[in-house]
Amino acid sequence: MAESGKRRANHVTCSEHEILEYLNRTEPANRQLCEFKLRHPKPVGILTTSSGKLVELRETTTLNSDSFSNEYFIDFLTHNDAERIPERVVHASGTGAHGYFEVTHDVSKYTKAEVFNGVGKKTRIFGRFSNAAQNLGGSDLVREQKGLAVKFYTREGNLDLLCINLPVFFYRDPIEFGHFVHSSKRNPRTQLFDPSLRWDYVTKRPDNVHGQLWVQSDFGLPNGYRKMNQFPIHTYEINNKHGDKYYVRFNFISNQGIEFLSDEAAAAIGSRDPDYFKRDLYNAIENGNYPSWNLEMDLITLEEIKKLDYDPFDLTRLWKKGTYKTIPIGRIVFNQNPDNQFRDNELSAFNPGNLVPGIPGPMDNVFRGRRSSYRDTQTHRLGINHNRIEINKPLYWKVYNRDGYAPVRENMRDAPNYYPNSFNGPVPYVDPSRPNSRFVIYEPNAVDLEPASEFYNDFLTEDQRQRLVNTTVRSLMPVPPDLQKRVIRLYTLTDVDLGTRVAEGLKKALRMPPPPPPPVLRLTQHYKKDKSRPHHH
Ligand code: HEM
Repeated sequence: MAESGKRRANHVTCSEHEILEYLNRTEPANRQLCEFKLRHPKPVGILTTSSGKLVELRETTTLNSDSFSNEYFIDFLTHNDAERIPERVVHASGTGAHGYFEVTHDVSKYTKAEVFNGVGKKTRIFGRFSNAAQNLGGSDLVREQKGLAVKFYTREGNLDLLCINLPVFFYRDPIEFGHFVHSSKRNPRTQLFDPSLRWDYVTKRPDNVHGQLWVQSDFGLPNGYRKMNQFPIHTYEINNKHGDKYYVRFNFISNQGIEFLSDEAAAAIGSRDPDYFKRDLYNAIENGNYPSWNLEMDLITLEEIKKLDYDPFDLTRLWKKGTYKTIPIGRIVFNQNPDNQFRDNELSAFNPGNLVPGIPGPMDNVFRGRRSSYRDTQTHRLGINHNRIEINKPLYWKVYNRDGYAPVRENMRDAPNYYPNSFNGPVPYVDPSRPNSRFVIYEPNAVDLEPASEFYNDFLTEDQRQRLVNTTVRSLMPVPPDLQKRVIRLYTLTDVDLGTRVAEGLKKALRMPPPPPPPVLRLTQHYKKDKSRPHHH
């Protein structure tokens, strides 16, 4: 009697009406499991172990049985132990989406890259949106640069454009990367985000000031991944089929408009939904409200670039107005959520060195550092065969690389494994239009604070300037006084108004009484003592 009562309790069902009402009312992210069930009215199959042995019902519990003879138990337990792989050293927290790129304007005059040529041509893409300093699972509602990495699966190989939502970068020397990252992430003792690290680093490496101002401004906290522009920043060399060279900065311009969150709004959203950015993107795509960005390039010719009065390869500065023209190329559209985020998002490997003919790419030192860093970290994170993983697979490849940890795919079967050979292994092609020389860039070591001052004075509105001062003051509050003084001195050198306002704001904020502690609920009864009902004979 009790048995069948329990069984009935487990099989509570809703009326079709109740389910439909729920599906209509709730957002796509909440409907996911119901929708799976609607697509699969019956279980998707008989359960197996990882080696394919069918699992019998009594193997789904170990109680009163020889658990170590239960292959299903051992298989599941040990696989679970090994589920995690290293998270990305930066941009660990993110989400992926599939889509396409469509050419809208003919740019064959400037680049022969086939992916950008032929109006109307579509190329499959995979994009990954991310937060720069958060660990995997970190909150989206945090002031820091946001990334978008786009992989174009072109007929000439994968083209990866890795972007952040700021048009300038923090430094020009790749040796800064690890130090910059350490200073932006958690303090190794307290495990907390610690603004002292960051401000100390900025004052020791003032090339970071311009990027830091962008982060502390409205741009450091967009209202979700759809509402921001994205920039690969570096100056790329491109060339056409005659070998003529041009210099470009690519821009992805959001068709959803640009919106920001104040610190207060972000705190309110973050307290109920730390995954707000991921949820917003997922729901938009499921609702058929496909987010898109126009891809354009700011372009300078070879003749023009030699005459500029500023360094166009410097990542820490914008190109000056009037020195370039902007040329539209096409648009990216994200129209499909991955059905498995680990497989597509976590295993994706973007490398700015993945370029195609017609886009030989940037020559600056940061880019050269990046060419080795991404490959190296992905070998650590995913293994030497990361380009054989499904999401990273180019449309075509023929290599002399062999072996290594799986996946190896067909491992080039029995083809010759050395080059050159006389037995018809893969051979290189000849490109007569490829330019045979490139600029060698001389990169000065001096720090130029002028672009930062221009950003503060000419780019930002008065409201935006005030909010930048406020977020800076907020982040300087917990920092030691000598460091606060160093920041104020550096900011005053950048711009007197900026330095003065931060100093005054900080003085005022430090005089304010600390906020009252939040109300808590106190326990009134003992919970160690056994509170269960007394046993009656
Ligand atoms: C010295 C300079 C830099 C170095 C050494 C560097 C290194 C790295 C590394 C090691 C990763 C993790 C990659 C992975 O685990 O797959 C990464 C991710 C990323 N980087 Fe950089 N980075 C640099 C500069 C930049 C710049 C200038 C940008 C943007 C313009 C950028 C954008 C990104 C993005 C968007 C990701 C996330 C990629 C993804 O979603 O998988 N990085 N970077």
